Amino acid sequence: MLHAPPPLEAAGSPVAHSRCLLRDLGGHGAVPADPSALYDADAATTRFLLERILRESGTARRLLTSSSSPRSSSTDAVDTDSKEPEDPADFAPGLVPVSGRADPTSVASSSGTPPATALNQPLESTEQVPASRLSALLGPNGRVLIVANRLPVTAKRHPVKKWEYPSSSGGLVSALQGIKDVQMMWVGWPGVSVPNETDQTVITEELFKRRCVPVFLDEELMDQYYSGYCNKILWPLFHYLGLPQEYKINKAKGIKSQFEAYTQANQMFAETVCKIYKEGDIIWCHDYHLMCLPKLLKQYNINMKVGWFLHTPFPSSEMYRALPNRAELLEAVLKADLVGFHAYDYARHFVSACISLLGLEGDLDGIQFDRRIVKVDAFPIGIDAQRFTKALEGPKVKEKITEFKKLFAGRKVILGVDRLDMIKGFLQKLLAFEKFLEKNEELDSGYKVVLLQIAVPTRSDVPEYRKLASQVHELVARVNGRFGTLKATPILHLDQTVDFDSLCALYAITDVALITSLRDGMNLVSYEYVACQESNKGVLILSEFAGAAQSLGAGSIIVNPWDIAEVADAIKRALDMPTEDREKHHRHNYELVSRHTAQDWAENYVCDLYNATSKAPLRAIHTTVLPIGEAAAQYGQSNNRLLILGFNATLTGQIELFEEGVDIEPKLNPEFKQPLKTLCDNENTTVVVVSGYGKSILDKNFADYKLWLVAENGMFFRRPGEEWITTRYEQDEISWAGSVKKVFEYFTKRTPRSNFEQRESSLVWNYKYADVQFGRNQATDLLQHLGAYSLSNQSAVVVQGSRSIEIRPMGVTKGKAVGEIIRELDLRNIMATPIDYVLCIGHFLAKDEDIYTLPSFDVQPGAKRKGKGCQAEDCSSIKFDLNHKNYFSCTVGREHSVARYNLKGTSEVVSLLQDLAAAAAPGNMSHPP
Ligand SMILES: O=P(O)(O)OC[C@H]1O[C@H](O[C@H]2O[C@H](CO)[C@@H](O)[C@H](O)[C@H]2O)[C@H](O)[C@@H](O)[C@@H]1O
Ligand SMILES: O=c1ccn([C@@H]2O[C@H](COP(=O)(O)OP(=O)(O)O)[C@@H](O)[C@H]2O)c(=O)[nH]1
Repeated sequence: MLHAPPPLEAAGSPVAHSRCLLRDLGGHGAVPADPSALYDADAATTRFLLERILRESGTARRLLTSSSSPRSSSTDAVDTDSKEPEDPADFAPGLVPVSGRADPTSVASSSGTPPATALNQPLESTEQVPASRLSALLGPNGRVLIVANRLPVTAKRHPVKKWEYPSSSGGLVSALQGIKDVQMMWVGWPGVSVPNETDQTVITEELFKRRCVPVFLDEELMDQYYSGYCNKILWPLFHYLGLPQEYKINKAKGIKSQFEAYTQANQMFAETVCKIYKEGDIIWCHDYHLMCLPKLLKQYNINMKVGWFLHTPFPSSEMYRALPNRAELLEAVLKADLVGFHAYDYARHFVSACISLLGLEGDLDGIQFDRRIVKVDAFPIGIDAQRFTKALEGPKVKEKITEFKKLFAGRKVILGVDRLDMIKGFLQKLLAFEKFLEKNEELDSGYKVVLLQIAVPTRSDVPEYRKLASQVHELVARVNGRFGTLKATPILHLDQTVDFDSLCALYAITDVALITSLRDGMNLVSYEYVACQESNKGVLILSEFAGAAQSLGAGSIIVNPWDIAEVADAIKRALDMPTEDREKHHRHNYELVSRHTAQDWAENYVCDLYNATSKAPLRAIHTTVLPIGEAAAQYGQSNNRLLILGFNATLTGQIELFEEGVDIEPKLNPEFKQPLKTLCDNENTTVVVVSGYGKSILDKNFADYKLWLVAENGMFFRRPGEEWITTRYEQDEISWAGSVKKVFEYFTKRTPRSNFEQRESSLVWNYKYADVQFGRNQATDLLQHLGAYSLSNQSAVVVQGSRSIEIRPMGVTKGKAVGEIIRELDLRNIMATPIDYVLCIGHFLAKDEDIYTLPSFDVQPGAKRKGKGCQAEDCSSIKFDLNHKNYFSCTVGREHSVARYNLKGTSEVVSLLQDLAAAAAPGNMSHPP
């Protein structure tokens, strides 16, 4: 049996590494008699981390009571590895604190856990890993706790040693092992059920040396949680294969009981994390197995920095909504500080599921949930390409290359490397290859072309996987029987893992890699193949449904795996591709694969997570009711005021009912007329009305007022009594408008009481009068339609309101428009005396909430400061004299906002404006204009 990732117990293992540390420190003599002295000296919580894990899991009593020789501590102790040291001082090597860098002589860290480099760097390497952004951010003691269902090593029964610890398979493990220069600790399932407590103890101890902490789940729980809910429900659903028919499931193991097992398993993961958690740790939860984990961890400690990353696709919300526990899982994930995906499509689907199924507000900037803005983003994974390129230079791989070249001499080799999973499109691949052979019989294909398929065994406890295996075997036999010759068979199919050296050699010598995933979160095999093809320049055939197609598409032959004839033709094209084209394709892919590494991926993710949490207080939404009296009193006392007022749902009258054909144009609520007039006529007050509506609607409503107007969310503005001008210097390309309009028309027709509005620079589909649930469902569909049309156009953005979808030019926001107006005020000398009062109030969408923070309102009293977002030379004289007493940011009718204050609705705004007007009335003014 073979496996791919580097052997963890080889020279570079923590065990060997630590031995070297001891040697470099002067051998065993330099090690304190009490190995615990080597533990973390600073943090009591981790000082006896292993002991604590064992003690609290109730499995290690015997081990812990025998301090002198852990290995002999139990009579039925498991023989884990005959190479292991007998000396108790050597028992601790995995716990020896070493720095997060690759310097094997360094012992600086006090975290009590070995660094990732011990795992990832071969011991012989003396190369210094430069300090990464990550290590700089986390500091010497900062740790990342990786929580994933699968650990990077699997505990496996062994006939002699009883237990061995081979590397685990799969992209998640490969990718995370590519991360360097950060102290990582893994929490996960050890790959096997271990009912015996003594075995659990030994395994815990052994895994701990490899910086892994096991979560022991018994067989029944694994069956229901992993084989059941994870792999029979979530996995197929997330890969667009739908949910299984309930009648096929044994009632006791139905979706309900599987979900209970799922939550129970998540709870056990959470408990284990909490045992090893220490303040400052970053907790990175991985994948669909652990969707409840962010919530459980935050319940334990709200200050934990928790991220969640999904390695699979997140399906369209239409698919996802079939899941009985859909809302519960989304809400649990949203407790994380950062939610990450491999691709924007997946992130977008997630956001629209939150909007349509939970009724939340949000877009790709974040989702408003639980009085916070949860960040959602795409972080496409990469690989550690150097690990492959270096391996190719080593003697072992070179030897294998020679061996394989001999074996396949005279034949073109097409390579497939996949877990034997239905998402990988095995049957489609075999059918396409069969079709290729049919069409190209002149090749005497059985001899000249071979499909070498490594089918890595996976999830064989799930019946669907066993069924797939037999279907695959049947098809392989058919093709081989049909096209085989006495000299050779066209398909070489191995139900095995391959060791890392063999895998590299195969990647290097084969002519074509054939990846036919029906859906795949990313697909790292395609990256690894490219990394190994520097000299061969083999061709990559890649399914358009693999996340990797978005990055490697330009250098690959992209296929729809369901189109068997297309894939067959692609095989022929790949085999016949001229050298020049192969080189061009390869160059593109190689640059991407070597530049965009797993390290980058992890750094980007963890840095964003760190930032999301450190900025959390700023992002958190804590509005309080606007103190109208105070706002009015301050107004009365100030000399140069700026009032920024939203229009819709702030100054408008309430439109209660929508009837088809009835004019629903918004109108200024008559109660505002008087106070607004007074405020606008006050020469020490500048009033700006900001709206998403078009210019003509604003003109109609505000013709009688001396105020500034902003239309179409900042695309245009108008000085009092002057002409409209655009805030954009160049005419924006709105070529997307036509296709968006068609989609909007289509949905307007099919959604009773919805309407759409085409403005000069934007389009809005509004469903606030439609049936709530139906409207949301339609909105989800509409977003998908838009994805197929205009969203790929980089110059447009989708802005989702609670009951609307708007497409506007990129970079247009209300905040930016107000920035422009402030620049104008300055140019017109309206700010000769500093602005000493600002009220910014409106029912603004999250996208436009930049209006509350523009420009630098954090200036101290009396400070003179340039406005943000202005050209320095233009704005040199802009002055504000603002502080928290004279700056009022206020949302209207929204629960969540970054504004400081809130008012419930229009009638409160009427009172406010009346009070302001009265406060500035001649008799009431402390500073006459
Ligand atoms: O742990 P298993 O159940 O044996 O499955 C192995 C892994 O399969 C999935 O991998 C995904 O992650 C890759 C890296 O991000 C990605 O390239 C690939 O497209 C995905 O399928 C699964 O998501 C992991 O949790 C499993 O460990
Ligand atoms: O015998 C093997 C063959 C491959 N791989 C690795 O498994 C990973 C597969 O990741 P991918 O993203 O392609 O798909 P996943 O299996 O995670 O769905 C790659 O890193 C391969 O190097 C493995 O561990 N053992």
